[in-house]
Amino acid sequence: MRIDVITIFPEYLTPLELSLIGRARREGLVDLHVHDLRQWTHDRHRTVDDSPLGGGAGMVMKPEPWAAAFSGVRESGQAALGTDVEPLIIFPNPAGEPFAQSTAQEWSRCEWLVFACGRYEGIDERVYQHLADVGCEVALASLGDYVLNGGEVAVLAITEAVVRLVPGVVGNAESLIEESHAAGLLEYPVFTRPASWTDPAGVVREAPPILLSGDHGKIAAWRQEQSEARTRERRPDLLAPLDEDAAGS
Ligand SMILES: Nc1cc(-c2ccc3cc[nH]c3c2)n[nH]1
Repeated sequence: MRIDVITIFPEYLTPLELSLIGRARREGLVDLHVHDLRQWTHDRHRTVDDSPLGGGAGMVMKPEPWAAAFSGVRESGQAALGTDVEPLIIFPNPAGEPFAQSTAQEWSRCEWLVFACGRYEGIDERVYQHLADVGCEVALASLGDYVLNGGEVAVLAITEAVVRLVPGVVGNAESLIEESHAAGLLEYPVFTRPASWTDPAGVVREAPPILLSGDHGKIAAWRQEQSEARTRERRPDLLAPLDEDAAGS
C-alpha cells in the first residue's frame, strides 16, 4: 500500500514513523510519503490561504496550491508504482461520512491512498469540484461529531486504523478478529496475572475463574456473552442491525 499525505504541518505526521506503522514502513508493507503543501506555492510568502469570499471569520485554503499538489503527487505516485493506477483521495472533514471500522477494512484493501489535510475554515470548494470533474475518486471522512483545527489528527487516526489491517502489519492476525467493532460488537474484558490482585485500597480483586479453567470452549462462550452484554449496555445502536438480522432469519 502507498500512502501520500499533503499538509502544511508535515511534522504533525512524525508519529507515523513510530511503533507498528513505523515498522510496517521499514518492512516495506506500507510506502508512506508526507508532502508540505507549500512546496506547490510560488510567492515569496508561500501563501496557501486567503480571506473568505463573501466575508466571514478566518481564512480559506486557496485552490491553486492544492490542484498543483494533487497533480504532483499523482505523477510521483504513478511513477513509483509503475502503473497508471488512480488513488483514493481522502479529505478528513467534519461534514464527511463517519469513519468506522468497516471503512478502515475497505480502505485497507486499496493500493494507494492520498490524504489531504485541510486547515483554517477549510479548502476552496472548487478543489473538490475539480477533482470530481477530472474523474478522481474522492472521500470525505469524519472522525466524529466534534471539530478539530485541521485534518492531520484525523489522518493519524485513520492511517493507524487502516494500516494495522494490512496483512503482515499486526503479528497475530487473530487479534484483529476479536477486537472491538471487528465483528460488530465491543470486545470482551481482558485480564492477566496476577489472578488475585489486592488493589491500593486493599480490595482483593479476582479474575473470572472461568479464564483459569483451561476449558477453551467455555472461555470462548463466556467472552462472546461478555461482548454481547457490554455492547447491549454501552452501544445498543451496534446491535440494532444484528437484532434485525436475527429477527429476519
Ligand atoms: N471529524 C472531524 C474532522 C475535522 C476537521 C477536518 C479538517 C479540517 C480543516 C479545518 N478544520 C478541520 C476539521 N474536525 N472533526
